[in-house]
Amino acid sequence: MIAMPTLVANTGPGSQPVTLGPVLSIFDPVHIGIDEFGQPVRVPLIYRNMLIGGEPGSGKSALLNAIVAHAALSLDCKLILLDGKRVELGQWRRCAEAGAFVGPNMDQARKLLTRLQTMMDNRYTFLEECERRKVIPGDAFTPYLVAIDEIAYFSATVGKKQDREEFAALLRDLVARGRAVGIIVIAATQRPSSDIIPTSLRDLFAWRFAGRCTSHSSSDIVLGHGWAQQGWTANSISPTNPGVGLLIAEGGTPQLVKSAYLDDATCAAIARYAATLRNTVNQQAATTPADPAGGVSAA
Ligand SMILES: Nc1ncnc2c1ncn2[C@@H]1O[C@H](COP(=O)(O)OP(=O)(O)OP(=O)(O)O)[C@@H](O)[C@H]1O
Repeated sequence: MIAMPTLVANTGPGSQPVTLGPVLSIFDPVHIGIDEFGQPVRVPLIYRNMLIGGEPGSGKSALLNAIVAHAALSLDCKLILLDGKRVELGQWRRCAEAGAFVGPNMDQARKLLTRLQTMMDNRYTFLEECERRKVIPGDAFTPYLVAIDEIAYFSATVGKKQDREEFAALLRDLVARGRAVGIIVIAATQRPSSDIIPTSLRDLFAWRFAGRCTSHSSSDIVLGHGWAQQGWTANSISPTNPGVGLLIAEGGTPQLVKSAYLDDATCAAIARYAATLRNTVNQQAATTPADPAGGVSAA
C-alpha cells in the first residue's frame, strides 16, 4: 500500500515549507465500508471500474460520495463529475477539474466524454510509443476518476434519442478501454434494467455493488445472471438498512457490505480540505515553473 504522504508546500522564495496535511493516493485501495464481521472492505479501483445499482434510497449516492472523497484527497487523481441532480456530487464541485462538473446538461455531458475519449486515445498513442501497457504511480499521466450519478439520466431520460445513444456509446468505450490509461468510471443507477445496463456493459465493470433491488432480476442485472438463483440477491436486503449491498468482483462471489457513510457536514468538510490542497498544488505549479515538482512535494 502506498503510504499516506503529507503535502508540503513552498509558500515563496526563501520561505519555510508549510505542511498542509495528509493526502491519499488513487493507487491505494479505497475504503468502501465493512463486511459482515465488521472488517474493513477496501477495493483497488485503479485499472478498474465500478457499477453501483439499487432502488431509490438504497444508498448508491452515499457509496459514490465515499469513493469520490478518497479520490478528492488523492492529489494523483483528477475528478470528473456528472450529476443530473447536481446535489448528490455537488459538494465536490470545487475539487473537480475546470468545467468537469456537469449537471443536467446533455450537451455538456457528451462534450466532456468526447474530450475524455480523445485524451484516452492520445494516452494510448503515447504508451504505444513508449512500449508500455499502462500508467503507473508518478507517471506524467494523472489518473481520472469519472463519477456518474445517475447513468439513466443521460442514457435514457433527457435529450434526443441520438444524443442518449451517443452518450451510452462514449461511456461504454471509456469503461471498456479507459482502465490501462488511468480512467476509472464509477457509475450509479437506480434503474438496473436491461435497457440501462445491457449485459455487455455490465460485464465491463470489474466491481459491481447492488444495494437493495426491487426484484431478483434487477439484482442479477447488477451482479450477473444466476446469482439470485444461488441465493445471492439484493432483493432480500431490508429497505430499512440503507447502505447495505452485495459487492462482487470480476470472477468472484458476492459479499455483503455495509458501505461507509459520510453525512453532509462531513462531506462538505472533506471537500473543503481537498479543494484547498488542490488549489495550493495548482497555484504552486503555476507560480514556480522552474521547479519541476511545482514547488510542492509529497514528503
Ligand atoms: N451506509 C449508510 N449508512 C447509514 N445510512 C445510509 C447509508 N447509505 C445511505 N444511508 C441513508 O440513506 C439515505 C439515502 O441514501 P442515498 O441518497 O445514498 O440513496 P440513493 O440510492 O442514492 O437514492 P436515490 O436513488 O434516490 O438518489 C441517506 O440520506 C442516508 O440517510
